[in-house]
Amino acid sequence: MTYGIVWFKRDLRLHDHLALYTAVSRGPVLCLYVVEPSLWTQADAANQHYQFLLESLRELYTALRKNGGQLHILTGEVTEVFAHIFAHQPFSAIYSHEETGNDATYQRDKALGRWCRTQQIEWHEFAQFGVVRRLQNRDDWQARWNAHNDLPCLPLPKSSAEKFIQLTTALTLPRLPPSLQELHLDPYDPPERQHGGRQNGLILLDSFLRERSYQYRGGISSPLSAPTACSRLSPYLAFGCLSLREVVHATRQKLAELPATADRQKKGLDAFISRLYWHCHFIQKLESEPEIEYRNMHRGYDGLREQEWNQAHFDALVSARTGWPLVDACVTMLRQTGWLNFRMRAMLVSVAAYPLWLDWRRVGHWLARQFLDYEPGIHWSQMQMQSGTTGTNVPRIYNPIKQAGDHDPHGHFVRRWLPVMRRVPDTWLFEPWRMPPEVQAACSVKVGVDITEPVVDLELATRVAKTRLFDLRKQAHMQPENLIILEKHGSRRKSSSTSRQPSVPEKPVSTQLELDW
Ligand SMILES: Cc1cc2nc3c(=O)[nH]c(=O)nc-3n(C[C@H](O)[C@H](O)[C@H](O)COP(=O)(O)OP(=O)(O)OC[C@H]3O[C@@H](n4cnc5c(N)ncnc54)[C@H](O)[C@@H]3O)c2cc1C
Repeated sequence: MTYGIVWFKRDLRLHDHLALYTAVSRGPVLCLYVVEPSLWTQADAANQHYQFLLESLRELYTALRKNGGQLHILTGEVTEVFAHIFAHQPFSAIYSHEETGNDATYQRDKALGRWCRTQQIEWHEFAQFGVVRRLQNRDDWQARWNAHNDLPCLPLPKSSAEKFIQLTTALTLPRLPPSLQELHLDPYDPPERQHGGRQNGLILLDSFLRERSYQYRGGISSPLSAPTACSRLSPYLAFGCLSLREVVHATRQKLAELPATADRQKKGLDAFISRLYWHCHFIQKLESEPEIEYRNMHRGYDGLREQEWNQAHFDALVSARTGWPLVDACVTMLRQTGWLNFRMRAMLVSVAAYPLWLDWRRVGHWLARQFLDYEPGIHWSQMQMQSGTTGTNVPRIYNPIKQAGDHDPHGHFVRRWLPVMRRVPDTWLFEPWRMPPEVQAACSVKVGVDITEPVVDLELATRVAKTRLFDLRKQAHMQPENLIILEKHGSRRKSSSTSRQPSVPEKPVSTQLELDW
């Protein structure tokens, strides 16, 4: 008997799963997830990702059981696992979703492709986002994004139960997920992180569409309101517990149901759909140019920061001891929850890249481990954009003292995450290191002991960084590559986020994308 293997990757659901749907409609199917030890030793991997994965796999396992199937979880390097199965229980095809992952998954996919060709096994890959493989140019990209998301969501075919088959018992590979120790993972797991599984994702989607989207417009920039105003769907999209398309559909349906008077919520949902569009827009950059994970998008910036790594600055940042309360509070919250809103992420990277003058690669690996929703395509594109190495976007430099005044004027956020700040009087909230000795004595907070002094002089260090970046930026030899990058990666977005009309190709957009208010 010949059969196909559905290889689950970052698509941990049964609903709207084109690979599963196609495989089941063609014949017998074996469902497989492979825990790949080499991926868990990468610099971007963290235990919180592994725990979220296991939680999602458990739910997927149960869901498949209810539908008459079984999820087989094996451990090993993918090509070896497939070869091992093939030797004991030959199959004719693999079905999976396309993955725009890190370099390790890219190389692994290439190796598997070679193996499939030598064994004459067909490997069918399907798009799960509005990301286009082998994209020739960006001009009709928006129309393709719309086309992907306009398709109906696919249920599991009715006759699936008879199609699922089991793995032969002759196979000797371990069938339980490995322990943290076996994967050599640091055991730290943020105590307040979100938990995996489709049900948790659906609950969040429902509460967002029903109530929380009302706060989306105006609520997503402040770290105080953002945890409830934002959808919080990012890890469920990153691990594929929800399909992007089902989120787009549910949002469009909600928009259609809302009365004209619900203007604020409608605007919020429109803005939310824009973010779902940006989700794929950013992933497309890594899909089209995988090297941006490890080298500057604009090669003219090579050598700008690489040779000047300052370990003391990096240590201050990761240990929440930069001295700027909003920065340290964000790092503390991130460590506790695995999540931060867009503006605070952008601010952290900006502080790292400008006043602390740190190269984006090591900062990016650290943040990839901190973000539960780590999605390589969004992450590395954003890391480069916020560090000023794309060449095309006008660099945006966030001042953490101004950001604190704008988004946490009463200090509720910094006092929540930095308990020592509860004793600091309001007057000194933004620059506590300037407290005169008598104020320090009165509130029992000693600068240099209880509160760190800023790791650098913010104004001076930012000015120096700006000069270095802009001096390079304006040099004539930098311009030709800017145009090439713009042509390759620039958005041609024109119409409203909810429009289903194919877009008219436009000139690429060169300014920093406004993703926040
Ligand atoms: C340096 C940096 C690194 C980032 N790394 C990641 C990452 O690894 N994974 C990730 O999902 N997002 C990343 N983002 C984008 C953004 O911060 C998060 O998507 C967002 O905070 C997730 O919360 P949410 O789901 O509640 O967002 P919502 O505001 O509810 O947005 C809904 C969805 O839209 C997408 N989205 C939102 N904002 C953006 C954006 N600016 N660019 C692209 N897609 C977006 C996400 O899939 C998100 O889940 C990064 C941003 C920066 C500045």
